[in-house]
Amino acid sequence: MSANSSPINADTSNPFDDHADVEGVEHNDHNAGATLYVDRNVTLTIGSDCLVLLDEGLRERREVSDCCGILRKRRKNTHAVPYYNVLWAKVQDSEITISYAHVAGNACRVRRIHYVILDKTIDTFAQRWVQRLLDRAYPQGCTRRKRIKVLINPFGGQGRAQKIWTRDLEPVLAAANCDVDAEKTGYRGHAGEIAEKLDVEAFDVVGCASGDGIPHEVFNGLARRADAKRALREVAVCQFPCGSGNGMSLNCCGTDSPSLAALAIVKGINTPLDLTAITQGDKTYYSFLSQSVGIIAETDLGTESLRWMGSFRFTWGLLVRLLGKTVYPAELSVAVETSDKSAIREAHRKAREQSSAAHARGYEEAEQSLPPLKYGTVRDPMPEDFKSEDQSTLGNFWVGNMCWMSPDVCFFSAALPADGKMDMVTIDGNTPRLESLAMMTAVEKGTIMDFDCVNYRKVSGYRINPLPASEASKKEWRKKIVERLGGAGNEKVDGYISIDGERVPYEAYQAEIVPGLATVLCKHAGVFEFDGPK
Ligand SMILES: Nc1ncnc2c1ncn2[C@@H]1O[C@H](COP(=O)(O)OP(=O)(O)OP(=O)(O)O)[C@@H](O)[C@H]1O
Repeated sequence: MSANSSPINADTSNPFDDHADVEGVEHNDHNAGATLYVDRNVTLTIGSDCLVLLDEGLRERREVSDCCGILRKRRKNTHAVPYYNVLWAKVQDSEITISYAHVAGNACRVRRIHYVILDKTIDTFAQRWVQRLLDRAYPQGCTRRKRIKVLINPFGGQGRAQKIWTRDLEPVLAAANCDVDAEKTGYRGHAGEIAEKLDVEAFDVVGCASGDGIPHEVFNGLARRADAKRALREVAVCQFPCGSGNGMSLNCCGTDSPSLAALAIVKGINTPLDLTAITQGDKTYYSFLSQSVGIIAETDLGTESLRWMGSFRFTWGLLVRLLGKTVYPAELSVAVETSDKSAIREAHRKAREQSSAAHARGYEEAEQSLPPLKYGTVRDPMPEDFKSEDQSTLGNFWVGNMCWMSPDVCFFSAALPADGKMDMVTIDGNTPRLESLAMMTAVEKGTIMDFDCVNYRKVSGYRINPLPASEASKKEWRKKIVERLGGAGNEKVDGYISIDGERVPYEAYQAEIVPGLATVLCKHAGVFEFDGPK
């Protein structure tokens, strides 16, 4: 599909799929009522997979623009618009206007087709034709004219979120006739408060013009409500990518281009999403993206002094720690569902095959509050299902609910929106350096699972108790070098834990999956925008 700007592959079962096949006109000319005769020289046809405009004037207008007539050649008098790109259509006072997204490279811009219908007697037919076009542009499961509460983080994307909203996002939503109520977040935690008080009857979607921090707050704000279960089910959360990672948009929309993401959101299909409930001390958080302890968290949150490197600071920070064979020992207990990589690959393949099946779900009025946690909290005795493991040389501990963590990191290749499981990756800190380097390149392609040293499992819950860094490292000199080169600031810290990119205290926590608790808008119902493990 042309709208897909990333290396992510599209599903051929997509009802919008564009083959930009003008041949379809021939076929559909026989299809009664598919063609609207605007005037003697202009027709609009609902083709097999795209809207086709045939206008003799197009040829003339295009020929005039040729280079002084020297390079004159026969120009097309047709123009095909994939249904996925059709944003809106209306007939008013015998004038027809169709708005669509014109995709060029890694962005799209709104364009309009506008004609006066000469024959005034076909008004009723024209109205029906427009409805028919809209049915193709918004197939079953895709809500038209979404009512969207937009939250703009003015500091998101290094302060560019407001500009991105005005230039790239708002025009697409306006052209699609969405009902938008935009608000800037005023302080840390504000997005969560807005979600907590949101009138869930008034909105279909909360759209976050931000990085992944605002969606995290919104899920948690919705989860704090008395009617949390209902709110999380009825209101879809999405991201208009304005940050640096933009994991949510990459996974659900298949792009981190703001305008293409806006198009994907306009056309997005409500899809249930598993959330991970995390208890730490007396707090409960809900995680939608990932949890990391040790190397990834430290590289993300503990490399402040390398900010001048831009996004390269993550690569550099990781490299230094991998070469230093840094270990992050922890006490880990896990409820493993599957540890067989072949079975994980096969289950993922099957889930993708069935992805086009309806993902709508019923909502029972009585279900208002969140379900009790199956495994209790971190303060309870260890659940029976949790089996403890020796992780004294743990190098990488990363658990994810989505495939992409950032544009060049596809870590959890077998993640599915609602399989009721988390994807847990553990890698020993003593992995040979060359293998670690090879893994760094594999991360981009989503093939890290193929390494024998990568323990990739589907789990339903775990408890992790990170051990203090001083106890962890016997080789103090090596640790000091890694800290200096790796960008550690002057602040004395025990270690880092990251939940969806947000720092939480470096102490034990317990996590369990809550199946299908939240709702997101996906380009393809039931799957993320990654083909899955080979
Ligand atoms: N007005 C504000 N002032 C200060 N902090 C804010 C404000 N609005 C939101 N925040 C906080 O900014 C944090 C980061 O937000 P977000 O992830 O959206 O942006 P980002 O840092 O640009 O993204 P990325 O991490 O992908 O670069 C969130 O934790 C949020 O609470």
